[in-house]
Amino acid sequence: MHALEKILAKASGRNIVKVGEIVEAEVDLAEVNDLYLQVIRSFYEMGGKNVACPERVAFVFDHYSPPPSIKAADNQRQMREFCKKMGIELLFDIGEGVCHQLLAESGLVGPGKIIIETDSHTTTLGALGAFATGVGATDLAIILLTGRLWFKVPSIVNIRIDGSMQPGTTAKDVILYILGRLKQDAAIYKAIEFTGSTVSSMPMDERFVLCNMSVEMGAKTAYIQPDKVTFDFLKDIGAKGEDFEEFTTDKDFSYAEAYDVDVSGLVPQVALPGSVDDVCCVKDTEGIPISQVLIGTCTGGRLNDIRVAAEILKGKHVAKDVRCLLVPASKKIFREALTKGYVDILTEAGVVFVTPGCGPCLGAHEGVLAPGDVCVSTSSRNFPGRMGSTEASIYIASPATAAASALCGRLTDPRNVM
Ligand SMILES: CC(C)[C@H](C(=O)O)[C@@H](O)C(=O)O
Ligand code: SF4
Repeated sequence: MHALEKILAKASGRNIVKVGEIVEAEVDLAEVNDLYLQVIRSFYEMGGKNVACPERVAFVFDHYSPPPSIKAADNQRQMREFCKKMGIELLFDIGEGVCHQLLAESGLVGPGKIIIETDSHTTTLGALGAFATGVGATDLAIILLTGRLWFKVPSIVNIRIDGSMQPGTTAKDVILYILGRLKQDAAIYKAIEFTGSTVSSMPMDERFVLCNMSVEMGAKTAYIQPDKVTFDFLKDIGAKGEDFEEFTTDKDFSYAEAYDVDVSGLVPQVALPGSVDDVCCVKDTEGIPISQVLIGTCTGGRLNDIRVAAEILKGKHVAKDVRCLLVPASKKIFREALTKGYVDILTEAGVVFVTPGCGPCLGAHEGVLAPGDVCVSTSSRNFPGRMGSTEASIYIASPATAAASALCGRLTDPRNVM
């Protein structure tokens, strides 16, 4: 069996599970974001009186944070009331950050846990050795009622990544390259495990990026086997190690599919407007003028990303007629960036900081795009209308490419400014 199958087996009280089977398993942590008031409605529609395990439930206000409309504000008001009534103490109110980053920082997510959120990018948390996936309102309401959920055991794809990365090339370039090769329908309802020497040498901030964008290939979940990097991360955030159980994959386990990726020759990549799997080298798009840059989101708003941007923009200034927004993935990250001086460097360079959270990532507020805007974004999606006008173009790239492009006012390979 694979480690992920062992996690499902243990949580469903079985010795073995098979691909395609439906099992019912205990959920260790369920999260609801501020777009999902429907979870509460469904809970009551299904006869809910009390939440089964309130200590295993979190609410996060991140998509509309602070609320840009009366409706969004009222949704959050109703969610606060529900949490109070049900004894749910894990309420991350406005300004705390994006759900996936907050749960990663909470110390509640780690090896062997089953983590469910009302968000497709929950796959991010597979980087910590958990079985983590996103669901809709009805399934999340079932967890509130019972503490459990049904799962169809996914087949498992192995993407093995080897080779040392060239300067200016990051995990975002790796996952974009993979997406460009395998395409958006490569892993529908499958689990992706990332292995290989490149992954083992990646810091946790980079591993989150690989797992985060697995869902752009349709993945049900993503996974990286826990190792020293994982346990050092958990120790640094004060997680109690005894809460976790590391499962390992049997030596004779055979993957449904396996791909080998050699990144030693990889150069910075970019997804062209309209589809996140229409990928090419940044150097082939150089010179395209831009009007906005977004550095942030649950894909590219961590301390490592802000550090890279600060290194590129230090002592320089964002190009004329370009707006560069920085949305930290959490308040903790923002405060660390403050302490390290990155905020000072970047504000001096003309970067506009936005409340930790989702910001303009899904076109809600805090920097939505006008018709004709051309934006380089470190986020994960660029379909028409994603960040505002359907007549705006969004290039998906790494924080290094985004900062280099903000500096030059056009799509720029970061190696040219490093
Ligand atoms: C929550 C939901 C509206 C959506 C998701 O599930 O991913 C959002 O976070 C996104 O990035 O499009
Ligand atoms: S930052 Fe963007 S991709 Fe991540 S959860 Fe928020 S809206 Fe979704």
